[in-house]
Amino acid sequence: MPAPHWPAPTATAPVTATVSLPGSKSVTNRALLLAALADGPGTVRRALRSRDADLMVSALRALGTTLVASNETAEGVDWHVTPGPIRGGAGIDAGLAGTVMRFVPPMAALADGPVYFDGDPHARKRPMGPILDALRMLGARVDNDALPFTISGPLAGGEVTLDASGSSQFVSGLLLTAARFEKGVTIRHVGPPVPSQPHIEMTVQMLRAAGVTVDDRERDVWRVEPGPIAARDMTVEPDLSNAAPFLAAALVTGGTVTIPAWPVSTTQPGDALRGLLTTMGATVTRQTDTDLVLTGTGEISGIDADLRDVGELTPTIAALAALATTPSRIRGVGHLRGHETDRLAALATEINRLGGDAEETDDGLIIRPRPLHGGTFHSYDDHRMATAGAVIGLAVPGVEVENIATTAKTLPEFVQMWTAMLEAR
Ligand SMILES: O=C(O)C1=C[C@@H](OP(=O)(O)O)[C@@H](O)[C@H](O)C1
Ligand SMILES: C=C(OP(=O)(O)O)C(=O)O
Repeated sequence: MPAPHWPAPTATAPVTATVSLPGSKSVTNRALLLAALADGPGTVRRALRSRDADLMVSALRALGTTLVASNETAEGVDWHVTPGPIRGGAGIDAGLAGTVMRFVPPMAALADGPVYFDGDPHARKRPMGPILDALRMLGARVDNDALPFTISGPLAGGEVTLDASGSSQFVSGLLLTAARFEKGVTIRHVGPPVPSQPHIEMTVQMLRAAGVTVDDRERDVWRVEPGPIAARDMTVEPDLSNAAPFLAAALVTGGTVTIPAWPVSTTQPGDALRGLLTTMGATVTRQTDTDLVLTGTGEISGIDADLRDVGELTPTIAALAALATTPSRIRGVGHLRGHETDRLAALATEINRLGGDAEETDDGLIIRPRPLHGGTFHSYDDHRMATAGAVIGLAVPGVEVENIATTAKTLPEFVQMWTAMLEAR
């Protein structure tokens, strides 16, 4: 039986809360994979514990890596990672995790036998063609163009051209393992712009921190030299994309939300929230070196923004736009149709179901002010749709979010954290 819908709480007063966020999904899953490929045992501290992170842990174990947890708290876990020879014969469940379905196959192509990948029903629809073709060009055998597929080596590496306009993860996935390819890799992107550039910078920075030589001087070309990936002891930053709904709550209710340990410098796209939410009417300050404090007035301005680089912030920005007093236009995010669901269709449908005025464009959304009413907000197994429903529910009585449990993809404690935020004074 499906779980009952979650009655999204309506805020009865401005929120005043400090919200500590667990580790970044993107940093956690890169760090775990790099630790599994490293030249000795390493530690990933304050790693996220969530469905996507657990799927990465299981995938790496299936390929022969030893991962032992310690210090588990609400804010994360320390993983002690001991690499092993990469073992074939495994079956890997990617769930709905882009970071598992795009980052693990290049490592699997180095295994001593074939590796089978599958995932959730919708995962079979997420774009995989460009990275699987690239792996074929580099020497691997792959028997399908999407999940499910079996991949086997040997994979020597070399030069490859691909169209990564559908997902930056095609580039990141190849880059993360490339130092272990005999010839390294040169990747050349040809096509419309690659989205989510900060996520590629995150990959490059983390590789360099592990001693890998990466040349990214030429636009849309990346070269990774073959060589060891150094074992490290590193700490994962808080997930700034998951800060989005909580910061949005300050804007919607005219309250103040503080996020501790906001990095002073970061490649996480969530850092763009500072500018985006300021445009929508917030005041953002840093109280100490690390605390980010966002205050709203309760009145939200519409926004005209190209979110290509920070696409995963779109559901929160769209939810705010649906509550704004002036129209919004979100551009540059056609690739969101290949995310956990077609996010442009899902956002337009769900905002309109509550009486709103949202229109899909080729590469984004137009959202005009119109009073909303209660109703069901469907999540389409998409964690960020579910939290977008929660944001709208703060201002609109009677919003019920279907499958709030899907927030476990990156933030299993979402409901408790949301409730605590609303109860804090
Ligand atoms: O590399 C990563 O960790 C991610 C890259 C982005 O993917 P796309 O480039 O497919 O949008 C982002 O949306 C996703 O949530 C995480
Ligand atoms: C697009 C997202 O996830 P994934 O890593 O599965 O692509 C997301 O978290 O917004």
